[in-house]
Amino acid sequence: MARYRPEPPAVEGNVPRTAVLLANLGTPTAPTAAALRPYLRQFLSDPRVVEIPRALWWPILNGFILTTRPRKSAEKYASVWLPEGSPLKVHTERQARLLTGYLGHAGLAGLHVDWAMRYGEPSIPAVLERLRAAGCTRILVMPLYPQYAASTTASVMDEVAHCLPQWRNLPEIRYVRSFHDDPGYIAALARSVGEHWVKHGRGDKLVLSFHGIPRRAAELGDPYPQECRRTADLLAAELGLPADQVLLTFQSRFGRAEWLQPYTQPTLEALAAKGLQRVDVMCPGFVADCLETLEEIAMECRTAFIGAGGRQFEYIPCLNENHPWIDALSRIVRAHLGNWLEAPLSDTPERRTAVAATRGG
Ligand SMILES: C=CC1=C(C)c2cc3[nH]c(cc4nc(cc5[nH]c(cc1n2)c(C)c5CCC(=O)O)C(CCC(=O)O)=C4C)c(C)c3C=C
Ligand SMILES: [Fe+2]
Ligand SMILES: [Fe+2]
Repeated sequence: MARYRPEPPAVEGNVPRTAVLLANLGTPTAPTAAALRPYLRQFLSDPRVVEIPRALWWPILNGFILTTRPRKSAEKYASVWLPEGSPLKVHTERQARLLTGYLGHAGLAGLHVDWAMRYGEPSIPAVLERLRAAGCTRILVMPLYPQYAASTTASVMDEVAHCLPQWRNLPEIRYVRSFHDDPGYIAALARSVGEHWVKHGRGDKLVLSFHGIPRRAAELGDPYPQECRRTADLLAAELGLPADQVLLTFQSRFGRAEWLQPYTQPTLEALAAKGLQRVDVMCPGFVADCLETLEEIAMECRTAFIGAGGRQFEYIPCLNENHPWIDALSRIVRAHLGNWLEAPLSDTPERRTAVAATRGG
């Protein structure tokens, strides 16, 4: 048996073909325990996500977590499910479609833009195979996580690397490692907060809640908390907010170990208990609304804040399909494509389309 998959026929003139692959975390196919089980199994078997030795972890995962969590998580997913499916999938798919259009307007109509999920479907191996079959020889991979974390960004990179041993004619690959301080991303966040304030008035404090990671991962050198801090500081500066009006917190703790602090929900409860009437909460670490924002923050944390004596809880949605964000995404992509778009590539299909477009063709 051949070790490598057969290559597609060479593209005319051997010109490179360029693709952009957006990658997000992944989500179950249905809000049911049956759909949650394989999704959680794949997710929680990733050694980037759970760094406990396998011999200790397998019995906990198979004996306890996969027998109890799927049902509980399915109920939560059911509370946020959209007619078209899981919010994370719906927004990621729309973002990819919009990005195709924005890149087209920038003269890059021939670029392949696709999206994949690290866990579940459409999988990274399946989408990379599609790009390979389409003759793509240059691939820009953009994990849709603004802040780098080993458990998310590096895991996408691992999965891409894992696919390559099956290719004979290897593609050039570039990554967007993180965009936590990208001016377009920060401006899009600020715009979203500003528009929310215009419509709903302004809270006494703005809580910026990021997904947590285990404290130990940060101690071992994961730059994630520093990148979250930088995003929060840049956003506060862009909004002209004094430091005492903005709080950075971490949500979605998993397991018994200590995670990054302060935790979101106890912070909100403490603010309410101290007499804070109204709070605005935003999750800048997620570019698409998902279970962790719509259920944990907009539902659970709201209930906790009101239950502790708060009056008004305003959840500011993720960037989703907002124009300033898709514009920033398109700029980040173009900046990373860099010299792949330059003159020596003048004969690429995408270039030919662009040239035809500028000639009114
Ligand atoms: C935004 C960055 C994220 C980091 C960092 C992250 C780390 C991380 N997550 C878990 C465990 C779970 N996360 C779950 C859902 C989930 N996590 C992220 C993002 C980050 N996770 C997203 C976007 C989602 C939502 C997916 C969706 O379908 O909407 C879940 C599954 C849901 C549940 O059962 O609670 C788990 C489990 C760990 C352990 C971890 C870092 C070590
Ligand atoms: Fe997570
Ligand atoms: Fe959660």
